[in-house]
Amino acid sequence: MTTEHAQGQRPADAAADGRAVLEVTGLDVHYGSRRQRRRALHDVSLSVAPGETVGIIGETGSGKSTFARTVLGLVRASAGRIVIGGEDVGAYGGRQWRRLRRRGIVQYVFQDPLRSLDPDLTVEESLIEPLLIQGVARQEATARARTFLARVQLSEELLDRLPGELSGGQRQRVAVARALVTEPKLIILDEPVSALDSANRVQILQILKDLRAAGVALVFISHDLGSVAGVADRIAVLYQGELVEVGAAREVITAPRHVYTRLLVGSAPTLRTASADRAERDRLRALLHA
Ligand SMILES: Nc1ncnc2c1ncn2[C@@H]1O[C@H](COP(=O)(O)OP(=O)(O)OP(=O)(O)O)[C@@H](O)[C@H]1O
Repeated sequence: MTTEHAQGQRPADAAADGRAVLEVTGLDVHYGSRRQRRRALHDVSLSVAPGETVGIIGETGSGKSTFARTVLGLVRASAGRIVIGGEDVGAYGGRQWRRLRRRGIVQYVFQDPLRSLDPDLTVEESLIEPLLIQGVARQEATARARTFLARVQLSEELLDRLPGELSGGQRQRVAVARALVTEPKLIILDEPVSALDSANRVQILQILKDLRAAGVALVFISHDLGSVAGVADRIAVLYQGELVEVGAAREVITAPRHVYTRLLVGSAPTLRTASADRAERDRLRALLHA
């Protein structure tokens, strides 16, 4: 692999002065044991400031979901440090993770909303559940559920429906509303628009932009640079489990430094940059695999 220097692998300024919502340092993750042991992430360092949207892009198998699942405590890291809202969660066990989740500081949205939503709970039940767990009174929780449903532009008529009775786009918006009700500091979104048609994709991306404006920090994971480009303040590029480039979104798109990023930019049809022609992409691929 060509090792052009990865920019921004050091925590950003917000992390340095202790304000980061998420600070990941030197993260290594392996799957399997002994001879089957395979590295999925290596020496990944990334920080997210309050209200910042960081896009993580990379092709299939690059480790994007592993990053999300490790930050959410669903996969254990073999090395590194993860600090969420000032708490070092690296050594947290199940009970501590449950307590952290209950406090609603970090929430998540997955590609398939059926994984984020309980199929047996109505939209209303799904939205008020995290609030009831936090001890919010039912009446207050119900009012907040309605407020957040409106924020994702859904009608109150849907409150009594089960996830299976909604369209894919409506379901994903409910998943986003559920992630929002506890007013978290950080939301991890793993391919939130990949399963949606273009109209729904545009709507969800607009909702994410509005969230950013409201001060929620977002980690927006996608294989599609075009989706991330319009929303992210910074973009981090994962290649074979390593962050090869991190920088301001505009810079990563207009002046990509790593050869893999150049290939991604050159292959993204929706970006308003001159896309590389086939010969150029072949040249970049050859360079990448040299
Ligand atoms: N539970 C698991 N057990 C063993 N290996 C796994 C497991 N989950 C992921 N991997 C491997 O780890 C690597 C990273 O996978 P990961 O799902 O994080 O990539 P990704 O970038 O999210 O890919 P995609 O875009 O296809 O979801 C891949 O080689 C994958 O095969």
